[in-house]
Amino acid sequence: MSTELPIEPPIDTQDATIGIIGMGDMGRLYARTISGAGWKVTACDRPDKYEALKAEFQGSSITILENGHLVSRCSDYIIYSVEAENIDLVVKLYGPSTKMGAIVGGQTSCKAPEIAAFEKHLPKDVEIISCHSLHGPKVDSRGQPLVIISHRATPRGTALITRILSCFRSKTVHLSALEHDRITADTQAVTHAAFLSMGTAWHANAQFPWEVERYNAGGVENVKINIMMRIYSNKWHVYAGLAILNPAARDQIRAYAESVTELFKLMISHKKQEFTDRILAAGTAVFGRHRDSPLLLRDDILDQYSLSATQIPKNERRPNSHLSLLAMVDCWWKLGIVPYDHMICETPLFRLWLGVVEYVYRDRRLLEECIETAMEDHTFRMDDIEFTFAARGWSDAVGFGDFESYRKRFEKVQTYFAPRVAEATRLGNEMIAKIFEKTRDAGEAGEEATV
Ligand SMILES: NC(=O)C1=CN([C@@H]2O[C@H](COP(=O)(O)OP(=O)(O)OC[C@H]3O[C@@H](n4cnc5c(N)ncnc54)[C@H](OP(=O)(O)O)[C@@H]3O)[C@@H](O)[C@H]2O)C=CC1
Ligand SMILES: O=C(O)C(=O)Cc1ccc(O)cc1
Repeated sequence: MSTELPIEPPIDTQDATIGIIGMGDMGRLYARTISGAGWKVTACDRPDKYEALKAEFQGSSITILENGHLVSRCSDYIIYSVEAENIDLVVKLYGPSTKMGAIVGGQTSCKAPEIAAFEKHLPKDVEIISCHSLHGPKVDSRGQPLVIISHRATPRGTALITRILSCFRSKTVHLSALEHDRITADTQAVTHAAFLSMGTAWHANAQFPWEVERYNAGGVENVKINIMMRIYSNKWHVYAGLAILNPAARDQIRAYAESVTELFKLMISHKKQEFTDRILAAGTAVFGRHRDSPLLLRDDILDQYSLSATQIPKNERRPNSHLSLLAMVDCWWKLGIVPYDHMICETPLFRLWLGVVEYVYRDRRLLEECIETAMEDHTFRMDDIEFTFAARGWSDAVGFGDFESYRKRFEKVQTYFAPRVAEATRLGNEMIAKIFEKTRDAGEAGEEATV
């Protein structure tokens, strides 16, 4: 903690004003929820959006101001909710206008650059307490993790921010910026890399997977398709920022691409014993300790959320090699990661992803079916080769740190899937709401959650 902070910050906690800089999807969620809980809220976006925003929020209790200087001057807690790529520029611009003794935080998904910007540009009397809601703007925040990072803070400041953010009714997790970035590299960046690669591979093969008979296979396939669509319906900068700016993410995404490539090489060289030994060793390392705990997902619920026009009965479904999923466990094993330890920073997508991976690995018959298909059945080979190219391509895009080429890769696939996005989003929301309603019920009843 800095010695330059006042012992008692000059904030009347009953009367604090909360300022939001960046009124995009997350900024709006924060402004509406915090103001709905009775706090005074001021907000701005870029100056050229002032008139439109003012008209939109007229009659609400949120005061729209012209720019971040005006928000910073009058607010006791200022939250920067801008693109991660822009954080340094925006804090440099408005940080010096921060009200004396105020507290500043950010909502960006990777904390190293955000904290560096705060340390560099904020006056020394200002506290730094950041946050990160681990869900998208359209997900019910109740019960989802909300990380609070008291980086340069008094206990009183932390207590105030914890109180303000309690209106989200999320699960509060206190972490350092470093801990946050290491954990979310796994729960977010690598999870996204897997689904970005699926979308890229399906696009490369000119497929809408829900129209392809071999993907019309219920539970696990539904989750893969729905999450892929959900990611490609979002803004590219969210995924680019949290992957490119987080050094731990870059390393983990590279490890994932290596696992995909190595497993694929074993498949095409028919090294069945080596492949099987590797899959089983990885499975034991990752799931060994959790062998007897209840499964996170049950596919009878997931079967309902399909984009396909027809449903194939379970006993007629075609097995899949699930290379994306085998490589995930291989990568966790190689990196010494036990994903259950990262549930404190779970996102809805990570929980679903871990749920389907676990579902396959804890069913010996299903796992053997994957191994058998990977080795003997060539039906999925063209998908698996494209998936391998895609995983390496995404790893390169992140490793090179080039936002522009990331955007182009992302938008090419996004455009391809755009015609079905609205329907996929509706289905994905229903699926997530159903699953988390059950999770929340179980949590409130003090049980282990299973859906
Ligand atoms: N979307 C999600 O699921 C989640 C996102 N986050 C993080 O939250 C942050 C915001 O994300 P999200 O709301 O989705 O993104 P948006 O693109 O919807 O919002 C960012 C907003 O900040 C504005 N902005 C940029 N520069 C300035 C400036 N100088 N002054 C005022 N406003 C500015 C942007 O304007 P313009 O578009 O013109 O640049 C935009 O309206 C990101 O860092 C993201 O990583 C965290 C959790 C979940
Ligand atoms: O659940 C996910 O991984 C999402 O895609 C939504 C999301 C995106 C960025 C965040 O910082 C937090 C949540």
